[in-house]
Amino acid sequence: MLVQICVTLLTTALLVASACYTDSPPEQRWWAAGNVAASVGMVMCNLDGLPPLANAVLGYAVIAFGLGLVLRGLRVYCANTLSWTSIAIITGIALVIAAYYTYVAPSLRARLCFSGFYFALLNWICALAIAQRRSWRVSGIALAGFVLLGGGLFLRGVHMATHGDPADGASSLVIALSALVVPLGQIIIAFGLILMVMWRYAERLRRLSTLDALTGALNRAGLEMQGKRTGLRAQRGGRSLAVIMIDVDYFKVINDTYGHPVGDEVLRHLARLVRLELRPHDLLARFGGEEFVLVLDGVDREAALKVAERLRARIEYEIVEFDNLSVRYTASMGVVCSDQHDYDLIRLISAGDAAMYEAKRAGRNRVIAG
Ligand SMILES: Nc1nc2c(ncn2[C@@H]2O[C@H](COP(=O)(O)OP(=O)(O)OP(=O)(O)O)[C@@H](O)[C@H]2O)c(=O)[nH]1
Repeated sequence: MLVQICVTLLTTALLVASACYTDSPPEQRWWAAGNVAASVGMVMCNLDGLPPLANAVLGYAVIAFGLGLVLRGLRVYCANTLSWTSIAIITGIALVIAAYYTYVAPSLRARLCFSGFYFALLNWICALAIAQRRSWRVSGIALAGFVLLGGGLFLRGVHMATHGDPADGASSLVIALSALVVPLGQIIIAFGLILMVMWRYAERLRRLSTLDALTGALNRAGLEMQGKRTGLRAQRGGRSLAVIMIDVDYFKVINDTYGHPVGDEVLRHLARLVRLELRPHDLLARFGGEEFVLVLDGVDREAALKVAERLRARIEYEIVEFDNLSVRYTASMGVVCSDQHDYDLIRLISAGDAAMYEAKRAGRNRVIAG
């Protein structure tokens, strides 16, 4: 039991320290708070000299409350929540049953048996909450930890149910196994939860560094990274690769006439429209101020020209509504394909740019093939 208390305090310290970062996500704080509560509860249950109310009743309720908070954190992580009523019910069940076996029908065996099964169940519910997300690579470790910890506690419950006297537990193989599995499960859970948060941070960083904040399209760094991959994939598969450069016409006039927020909305609108035309593996990047790049895998020159013409017509037809203003805009486009050039994305983009500027010179609101 001493080992388990030490491991609980250690994993709690780890989770609390990781949640101290000012911008830590709420789920991380729920996990830390839940572990603090569970640690306090565990110490209360095992501290000699405390009155039975704290030792045998409140201790269990505080552990259950802690597990409720951990479950809430997991639900928040999965873009869900767990109401305070549910947490109160989780806590209340532990409180009532522990009080029953302490005051109404006093039985240490029954109390330990209940706590083993009940806390096992709560840990398996936590595992289930993670499993619903189905991202095993990210949350598989924490899930395994909850299953393991639940298993260890369940074994403890089984032992108490089948062996009358808790005192002869030390000799039991079941108890020895659970003494190993429970702290191991706690350690795995702590590392698993921290790993889940790390993945989130990494994903957030990746998005920040590769996506344009205004339009959600790829930025230059994102285009460089993903464009290279798309080009290589097309080349290896023997498919043609098309690039469409899109530039809003007279964008400066839109900004000067309606203001920058309207200009921003035009850019967002254009990105939304283009995205509607994209297949999952196509790329859209914001190349400069009002210039976008579309990279299409497996699309030849004729098909790319058709896509560009369809887009141009749609842009010309659409109206951007913003702050009681209705704004129309057009775009010029340059289309190039690996059939005429090669698969080098930088060369394709500069050839597409040249074709796009030709479209500008030819009067704008048109598509020209390079
Ligand atoms: N609202 C807004 N404006 C931007 C943004 N980035 C660049 N711009 C503006 O876009 C304008 C681009 O102007 P120009 O390069 O002259 O292009 P244009 O007016 O579209 O002219 P043509 O391309 O020749 O039709 C500049 O006034 C920039 O300040 C942005 O993120 N938001």
